[in-house]
Amino acid sequence: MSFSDLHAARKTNSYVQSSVPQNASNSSARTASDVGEQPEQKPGIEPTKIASFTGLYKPLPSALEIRVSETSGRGIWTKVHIRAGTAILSLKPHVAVLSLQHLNSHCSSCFASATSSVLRRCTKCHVVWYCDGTCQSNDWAMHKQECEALQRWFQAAPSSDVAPPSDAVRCMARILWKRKKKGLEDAWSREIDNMQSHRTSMHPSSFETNTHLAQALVQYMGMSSPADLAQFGLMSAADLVDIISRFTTNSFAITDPSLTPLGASVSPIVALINHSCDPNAVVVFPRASPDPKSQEPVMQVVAMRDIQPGEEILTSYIDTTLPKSSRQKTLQETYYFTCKCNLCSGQLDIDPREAMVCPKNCGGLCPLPVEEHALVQCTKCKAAVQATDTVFDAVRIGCEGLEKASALEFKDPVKAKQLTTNLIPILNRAGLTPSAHPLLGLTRLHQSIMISSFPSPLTQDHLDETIRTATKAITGLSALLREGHPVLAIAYVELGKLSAVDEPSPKHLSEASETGIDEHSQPQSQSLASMSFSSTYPPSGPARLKLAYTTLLKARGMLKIGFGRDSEGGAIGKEVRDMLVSLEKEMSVWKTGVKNALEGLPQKTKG
Ligand SMILES: C[S@@+](CC[C@H](N)C(=O)[O-])C[C@H]1O[C@@H](n2cnc3c(N)ncnc32)[C@H](O)[C@@H]1O
Repeated sequence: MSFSDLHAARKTNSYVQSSVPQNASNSSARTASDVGEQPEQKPGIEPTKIASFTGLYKPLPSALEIRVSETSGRGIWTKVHIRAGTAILSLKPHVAVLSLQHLNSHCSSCFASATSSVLRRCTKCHVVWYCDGTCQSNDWAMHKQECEALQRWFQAAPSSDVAPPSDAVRCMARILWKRKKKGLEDAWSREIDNMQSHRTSMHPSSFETNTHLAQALVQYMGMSSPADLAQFGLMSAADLVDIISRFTTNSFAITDPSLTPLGASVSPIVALINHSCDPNAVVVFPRASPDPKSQEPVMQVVAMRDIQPGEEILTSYIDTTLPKSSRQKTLQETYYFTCKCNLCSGQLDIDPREAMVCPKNCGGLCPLPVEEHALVQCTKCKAAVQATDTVFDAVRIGCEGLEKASALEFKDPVKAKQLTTNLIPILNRAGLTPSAHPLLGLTRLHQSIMISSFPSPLTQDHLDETIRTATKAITGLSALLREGHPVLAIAYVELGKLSAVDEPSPKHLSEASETGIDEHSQPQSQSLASMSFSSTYPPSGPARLKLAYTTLLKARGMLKIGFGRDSEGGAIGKEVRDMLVSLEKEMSVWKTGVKNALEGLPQKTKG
């Protein structure tokens, strides 16, 4: 069904009936009466109709239902109360592929990283790698045609250094091969065909990309005539564009447990979930299966807060730390809608993504001045921002620099670090809050560059600066993301791990009495934000261990929400649990050492 058909059908309330393929062989295919039931509507909330798709979406638990609304089409609603940290959905995507840079570092079947096992390469195509024979045979049904296509791709290549096709092309090809094998009437294929396509409303700006994708797909799959397309159920070029549009609108980045993107995946059930910039759920891959080889990669939709019966499950398709204008641009360009969530409809007094501190330092905040709204004042003491041009320039230079530095992060990390090092103080001086764009983006990038450029041997200055940067990133993220958001949880894990790194030249050796472990020396109520601006931060010795411990403890609580309570935060939750145990031991050794020293007893050494 094309988008205009879909739109028209929504208007006539016949969407559910007509979204079941007309030629569906299933004689029990429901009719329009399936949509008849009206859920109870709360005032001010858009009306929805309950929809049923016979034979489709079988893994959808009965506590959830698909409803259709005028503005956002189908979506998933809950009939029951869902607690924060509950895995609402847990399933294997229909298809998943690794992106080019991860093909030789991760298993193409279970997506485990090479660090957990030594990978073996497919001896025919030389492109995909597997943990072992079990993973290879688990993937064989999918890889069989792919292997031939990859070999053909390299044979036809003008030179030997041609890369395999992109993850998008390999993912779509896997969809088409499996769809052909299953048959067009099979539920698997119908779920793919029911995913929303925006073919008829595509922006001219995306024509070129889509044409390239179509050409690469046709070439890779060895299709050279309309008859070749027809064997995959593609009766026209429009059908080909539909596949591409469905992929772009409905695919998910597959990530490792610490949220590093690994590739692309498609799950038609998860793709039923609509977007909000203030979501109540999140899509993660926690890697918590008891039998990873046969079960992973498992995609989970986890509730980030308690969700009430009758609420829609909403995830975010984009980076919600960005300001409204960039969010709206991406949503419009890639997903063809204008978001009207709480954040986008301007219900906030002040958006921490676009905020600066009061010029009089009264503790209040001012909105960042923008061209159309250059006169801004503190929302608390009403002091006006005078140096608007300076702020303007700092933000502009910062945005350009962030774009440049992101592009250089792996190509030229030294240059990228120079940019982040120079730009962060400019934005700080201009008064931006740690959560404001582009300061937060630059801080997070700086942290990532600092970690990947750890010198050997590591220096105290480098480690301390990385810890300060990680702390500022958490301060910024905490103003934007709810407790338990996986991004915030991972930021805490990173800070905890950094604080637990052995100090190259610990300050405490000369200041032992000030830094001994004292339960009251670092009040729990003292925020990381206030500590990070103190000249003695990060602490050294036992106090640093304590920082690592409390940070990882906090991370653990958050991981149990963002990556699921039942799996105790997935693979990273387990890693953090183990780290906490070894830190507890280390801290008790320190405590004994300090106590013995104070009592004049012989000291036991650390470790
Ligand atoms: C992944 S699909 C979500 C399921 C989709 N509603 C359907 O009927 O198949 C993404 C598409 O849903 C629509 N959508 C998602 N969230 C929306 C929102 N908050 N407001 C309006 N439309 C939305 C947009 O058309 C978007 O391209």
